[in-house]
Amino acid sequence: MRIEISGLTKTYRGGVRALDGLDLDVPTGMYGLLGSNGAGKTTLMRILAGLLKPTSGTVLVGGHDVTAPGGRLAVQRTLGYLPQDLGVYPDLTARRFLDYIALLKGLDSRSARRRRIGELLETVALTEDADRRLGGFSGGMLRRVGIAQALLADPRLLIVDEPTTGLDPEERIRFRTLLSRLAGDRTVLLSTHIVEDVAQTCRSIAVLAEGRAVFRGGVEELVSRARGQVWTVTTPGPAPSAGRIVSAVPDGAGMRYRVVAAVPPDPSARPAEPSLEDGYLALMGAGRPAAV
Ligand SMILES: Nc1ncnc2c1ncn2[C@@H]1O[C@H](COP(=O)(O)OP(=O)(O)OP(=O)(O)O)[C@@H](O)[C@H]1O
Repeated sequence: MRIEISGLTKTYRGGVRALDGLDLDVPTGMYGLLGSNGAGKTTLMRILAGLLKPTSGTVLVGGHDVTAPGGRLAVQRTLGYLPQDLGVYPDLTARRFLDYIALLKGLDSRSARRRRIGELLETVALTEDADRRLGGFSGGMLRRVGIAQALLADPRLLIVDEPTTGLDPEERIRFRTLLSRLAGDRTVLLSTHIVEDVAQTCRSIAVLAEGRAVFRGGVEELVSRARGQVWTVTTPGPAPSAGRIVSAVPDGAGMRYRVVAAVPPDPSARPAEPSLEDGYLALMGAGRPAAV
């Protein structure tokens, strides 16, 4: 399911312009939306989910205009949304919670609900914990319950906002593998500020900054932005002062720094292979990147 966004602007009461003429085309499959805090990602997700009205611009999801009442209903029927802060009832079990949400979504048949919830618990690997209270669930398990509720109506479009924040490494990997699997036959829009999650799951991405797209394209294309600009410097002395330090690891009597800089940050600097994080830093480090 394709998403076509053009000239999208959202100005909140009080004057904050969270989206500033955003143009974006999202194809089927897994698509990453990267951006620092406050870039406008959540605002975009909420507009796509029909929860927030844009100030201007158009948003078509599968050809339906989410800003028109009829279009919004059509999109909401084909969309699953996992917000950053999904509230759950701690006293309900996972199964009861999903049953409650399914009822709210209009799945009236008890047997159909039971079957669907059983399938989803299997999908998110929570069958064994289905009858435990949510209050005792870990962050990763709650996120998986969140995905299960978003999938209840078998949506063609799944929107997930910062889903791995606060998860331990094992849960993060498990969660993003689940998302990749779900993207096999639907569009999954993954919004995050964790570059590694995008690097491991998406082929296409957009980078938002101050409400505008400053990059749209393939992951490899963003990686290549940093080619020739990534260096390692091993020194017992002070840290290199030029460029942006990506990491600092103790090495022998000194430190080994990884630096993104347009020119060698030190005479001893050695070139290194760029990663997506380097590409992101090279993009964001180039002053105020221009909208694309
Ligand atoms: N309800 C609101 N009223 C006023 N300003 C808001 C509101 N919601 C968000 N903003 C502002 O809009 C801008 C974009 O916020 P948004 O939450 O969309 O960014 P984000 O990229 O999702 O950031 P984060 O990663 O921190 O969630 C920020 O400056 C934020 O403070």
